[in-house]
Amino acid sequence: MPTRINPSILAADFANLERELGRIASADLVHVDIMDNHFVPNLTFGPPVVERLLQVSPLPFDVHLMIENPERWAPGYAEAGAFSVTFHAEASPDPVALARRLRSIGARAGIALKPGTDVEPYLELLAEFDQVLVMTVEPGFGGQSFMASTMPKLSRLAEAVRSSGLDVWLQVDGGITEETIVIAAEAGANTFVAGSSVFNAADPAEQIARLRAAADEHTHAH
Ligand SMILES: O=C(CO)[C@@H](O)[C@H](O)COP(=O)(O)O
Ligand SMILES: [Co+2]
Repeated sequence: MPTRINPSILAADFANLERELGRIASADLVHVDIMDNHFVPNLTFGPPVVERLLQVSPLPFDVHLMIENPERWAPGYAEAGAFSVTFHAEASPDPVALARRLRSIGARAGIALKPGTDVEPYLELLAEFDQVLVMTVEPGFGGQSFMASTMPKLSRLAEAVRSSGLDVWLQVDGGITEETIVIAAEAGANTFVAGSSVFNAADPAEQIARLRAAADEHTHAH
């Protein structure tokens, strides 16, 4: 079962982002957290910065929209060349329509669930999404602790993906370290976002390799 390690640049040195992107070139995707200070109590960056970083990045972008009104903004990230665009279920009035629009532009469509959001309503919609992001922290900030309470939701999702036969990537995001990645992989995740544990490491490439080894050892084939 292929696994993916997607470092989040939220934890990177914003004064040297091109250099920071080079330090994580051995990862799979760059996770880019977009925050609007409405959906979450934090503000990061928007389309102009993402478009310019895409031009210098060694890896494709996995854009995570923690914003209100994703219908207004998500297509622009896809048009700018993002590999995947994930929006929050809690912010969209019609997630299926938005996912179809993202796919029509050529991006992978992802849906994200906050820790308190029930997964059941989305299980019958799995064919509409290329990836499901289970937040393992409350969205808005890096450096938080992994919420093991979200694992039953992830296991339920993994069971539904297995029985559907669909190739939906199961992503976890928040507090992923060498220890917590094992818990998430055992619960069914195959795509892992890691910000602090990568960019706070002395050698991010070594840390990416350690995370990948742990994920590969504990990830189950769906
Ligand atoms: O979306 C978010 C936070 O809202 C995440 O992508 C964080 O950026 C992950 O950072 P760490 O918890 O790994 O430090
Ligand atoms: Co994120």
